[in-house]
Amino acid sequence: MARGDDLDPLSAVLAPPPNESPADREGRLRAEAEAKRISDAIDEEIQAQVKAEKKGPKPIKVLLLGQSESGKSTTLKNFQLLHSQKTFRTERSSWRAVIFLNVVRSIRLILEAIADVHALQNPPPSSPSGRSSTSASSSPISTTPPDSLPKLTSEHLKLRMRLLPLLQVEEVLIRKLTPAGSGEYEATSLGHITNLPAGLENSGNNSGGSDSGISGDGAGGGKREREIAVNTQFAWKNMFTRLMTGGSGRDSGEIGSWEGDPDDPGKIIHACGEDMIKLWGDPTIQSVLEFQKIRLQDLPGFFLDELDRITAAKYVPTDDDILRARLKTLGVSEYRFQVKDGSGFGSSTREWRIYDVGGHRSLVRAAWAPFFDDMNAILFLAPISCFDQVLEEDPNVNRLEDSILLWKSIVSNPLLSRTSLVLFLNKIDILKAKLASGIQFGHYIVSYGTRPNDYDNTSNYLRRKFQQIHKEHSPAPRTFYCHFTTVTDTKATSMILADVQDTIIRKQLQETL
Ligand SMILES: Nc1nc2c(ncn2[C@@H]2O[C@H](COP(=O)(O)OP(=O)(O)OP(=O)(O)O)[C@@H](O)[C@H]2O)c(=O)[nH]1
Ligand SMILES: [Mg+2]
Repeated sequence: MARGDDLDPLSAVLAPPPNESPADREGRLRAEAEAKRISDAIDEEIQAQVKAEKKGPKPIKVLLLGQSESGKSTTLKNFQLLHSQKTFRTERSSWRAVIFLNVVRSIRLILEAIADVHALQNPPPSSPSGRSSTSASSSPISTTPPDSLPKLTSEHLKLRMRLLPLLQVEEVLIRKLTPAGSGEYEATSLGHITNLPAGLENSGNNSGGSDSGISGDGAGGGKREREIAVNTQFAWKNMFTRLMTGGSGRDSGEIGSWEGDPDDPGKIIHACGEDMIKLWGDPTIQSVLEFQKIRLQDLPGFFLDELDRITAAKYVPTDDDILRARLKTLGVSEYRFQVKDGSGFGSSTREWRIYDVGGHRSLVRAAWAPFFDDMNAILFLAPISCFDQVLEEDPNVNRLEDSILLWKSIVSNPLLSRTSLVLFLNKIDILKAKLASGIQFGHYIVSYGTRPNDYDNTSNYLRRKFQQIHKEHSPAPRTFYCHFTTVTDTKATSMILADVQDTIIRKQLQETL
């Protein structure tokens, strides 16, 4: 066998020359070492490439845009439900706290309305006109004849007293969400809580004359209301989990961990359950709200029709509850999902990064722009049910008009000329309900004229409006992707999101070919 080595042509070539001098040998070894260094570097590069390929292709980036309350965070929750169910479910107990906050807020508004009406029923002696000194002179209360005042009894006032502890629950929850001095949150905002039909409101504002052809009815004039907003950088979910686990910090996310916790706000909610149900079901209280032009059922985070279930001792939010819970976003957050490449693109997974931003006007333009550069797609939400509402942040601006102008600014932005734009005309469930209740679309959307006040006509009218802007203002021709959505409906939304994912992947593939 030893002879075979001698016969190996490779060994013969690589063998040092028989009469090699020490200097030649040194030179040869140096050259061999250099060749090895180069070879190792090449190997390393190849290894790095293999590793990168294993990691998969570049992530798909999607930015959620739209005005405040358009449904961006709710759309994100749908993504979580589809692709990150475990996280979604472990956060259930944190959403329980937000739902309590939403319930208590609605109850507080009722208690305040009772106090206002009670003050009108019992005017101070110095106010013979029957107007309360506590009610603002511009309030609709002062302009309504006193004999139309609902008649509150001592039972109503007792009920109100019994429910006052709920205000402490609200304070505790708010403190947890927005710890004083952290500077990472904005606890309050002012906003209107009523939608008065045009003509009834006392402001009479009308921005009108915009190129969107939509009038800015000054609907509103009701109470101004603070809304909790949470900075996405602040770990509010951990705060609630800590609250739930009695300060142990154990991030179990299990509802069971609330049990036996003296700080559990669910205890007071449960104890006040019957009284809350009584309050909301009372016809006089309903007329108090009507008198004050307060429609709680139109506010995001409305749960009073389900108090039975929500005030139960062991209440666990359903997926639907979580989707309907309202917590305003401040700042920008990134969420990562591993998404299967379906629809004939193989069975590999791809990382998707979804960016949720706060849509409040003061935050919008400045915070969104840095993200424009690198996005595969923008999912733009326009809540088309808001045709009769004004902006919380500027009561002179009709919400639908604001959405249209925002759409126009995104469509025409040259930085986004190669970005896919997907439009969700959202909250169609509320649009249908409003039209069915007789609210006249054409009354607010002047350019709609006297066309039929039904869902098909109004929704298609708006679709065409958005499409026209897309066509006229895009820097270069691009496809118009549009869906009518109710993003609180998880089943319908999951199908739409699958379609959107498919569209984005196809577009991305086309570009890389
Ligand atoms: N009925 C109904 N409610 C919806 C729909 N979409 C969103 N909502 C509710 O509207 C409220 C506002 O939705 P969000 O997703 O918080 O809105 P946002 O765009 O993230 O708002 P900001 O964080 O303020 O920018 C929530 O209570 C949602 O449950 C819808 O299609 N139908
Ligand atoms: Mg949000």
